[in-house]
Amino acid sequence: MGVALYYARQYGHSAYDTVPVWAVTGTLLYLAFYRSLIVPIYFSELRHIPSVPGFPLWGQFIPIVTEECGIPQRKWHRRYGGLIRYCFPLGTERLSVADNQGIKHVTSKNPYNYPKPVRAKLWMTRILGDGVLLAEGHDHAYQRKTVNPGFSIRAINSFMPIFWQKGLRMVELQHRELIRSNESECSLEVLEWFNRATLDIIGKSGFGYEINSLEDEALPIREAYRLCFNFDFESRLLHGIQAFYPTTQHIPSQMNDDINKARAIIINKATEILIERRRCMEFNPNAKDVLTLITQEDNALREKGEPGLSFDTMRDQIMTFLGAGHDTTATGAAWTIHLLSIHPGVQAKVREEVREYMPFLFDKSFKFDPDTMTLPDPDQLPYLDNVCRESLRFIPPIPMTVRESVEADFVSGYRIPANTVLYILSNAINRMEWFWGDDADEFEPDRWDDLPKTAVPNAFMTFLQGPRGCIGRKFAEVEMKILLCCFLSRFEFLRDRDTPDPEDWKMWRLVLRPRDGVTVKCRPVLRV
Ligand code: HEM
Repeated sequence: MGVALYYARQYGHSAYDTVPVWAVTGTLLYLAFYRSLIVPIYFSELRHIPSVPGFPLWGQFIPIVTEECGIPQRKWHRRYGGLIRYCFPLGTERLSVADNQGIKHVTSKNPYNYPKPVRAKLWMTRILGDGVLLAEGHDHAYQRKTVNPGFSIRAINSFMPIFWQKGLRMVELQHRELIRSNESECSLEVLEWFNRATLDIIGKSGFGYEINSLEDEALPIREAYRLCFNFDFESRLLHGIQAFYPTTQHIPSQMNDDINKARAIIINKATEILIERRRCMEFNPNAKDVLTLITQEDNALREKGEPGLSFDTMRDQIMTFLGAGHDTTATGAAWTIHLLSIHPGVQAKVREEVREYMPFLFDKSFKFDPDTMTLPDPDQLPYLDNVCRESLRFIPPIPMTVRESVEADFVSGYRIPANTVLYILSNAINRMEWFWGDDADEFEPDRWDDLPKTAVPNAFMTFLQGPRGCIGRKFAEVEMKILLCCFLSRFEFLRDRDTPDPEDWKMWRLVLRPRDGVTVKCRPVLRV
């Protein structure tokens, strides 16, 4: 109002001329005071939920955008309990759920009341396509049913030779790098290596397609995913803003250009893969890759009168599996190498277990032939299992997911209205003392031999739970173990202290990745 009067007086306008200024000023005042001060405190239906105190105009926005994804909420949950409310600017309320009852309700009992908010999906769709990850309701249930056979235990067992083949090829190439360096040890940035290996793995086992990114690090498809993870200041800021204002994806900027370029490359590759796979299926309808299994299931469902998946939906599934299926596992494997590099005792113990169960990996003359050999099941190694679970608990590659209620509901004993936005932060839940005990913040693989009774399935949110939980969980677990067996049998490693500590710069963009990767100093393991 003051601004409007000042404007009128200063420029000699009548009160009528100042109407637009009044309107703007009034709206700003409404937003600033009514929405951020009055509503959350006096009128919001969420006001009874334990709330994090903060300055009303911008709430807890600063710690959320400046700290690692999930860390502020981890602290707030410890202080205020299992269901908390906090605010983004202008009184925009958010909930975070970290108690067993609340998580179970949102993820398993009433999951279809909690779809991903449209705003959150807009960014993801550009890179991951509109596949099973982003479908909702009936569409999701149908797609999930169709996709399921591609991830059965039987299917995963049949992919194991591919996991081994790519894992062994990766360490062979890394070893060559070490020899080229002419030193007794060399620095390896493992995140990029794992990304190349997992991209090749999903290409071959997912679609029967050789991507070959281990052989050629500069492939456009790998470059496309690199472009999505640009962490300069402008990209981070714009990425944050896009979560609230998706239309900013049209602003001319480096980040938007990068994402558009990446999207074009990924769509073209997915289309190429689908066309080629369909052509191959005519000659070999019983191939065992995920895409063939999905197509078989889709055909069977069509015969029962179901509508079936269109070409575009199938192409989008490929985009989903390419994206969701390689970066996640690569990031998990890289964080595990980091944790082993700073816990040399754990590293030595797990390597000895690999040596005991798989001595041929330490044999100089060993040559892998995927057509004639079956290699042991990595699930038979209990300590490796503990290490992987603990690493995935300690640093979950996907640190959070977001949901929005469709209808009013009750969560953890509180009524929440429709359109309430809730977060499920694995990076907070996985470290809650009420689940894991007092040493929740320690990396301790042995805990998995003797879990407290409170460590219920919902205490481990790395793969989410319920019908929207990760369909590729078993695939990822086996793949990650095999990649680690290959790496452990070839190299001993310590953190390269000349490079930034990966834990100091964890950046979030779908996955929680170390900004500068994970670099370790490697020495070859003695092979006889
Ligand atoms: C360590 C590796 C992985 C982690 C930590 C992980 C984690 C997750 C999480 C947390 C979700 C739920 C996302 C949400 O709803 O917001 C999810 C969903 C999904 N994941 Fe994974 N994932 C991993 C590997 C994989 C792999 C290897 C594949 C495929 C080959 C895959 C395919 C999917 C798909 C298709 C969904 C959507 C499921 C649905 O909504 O029905 N993931 N994953």
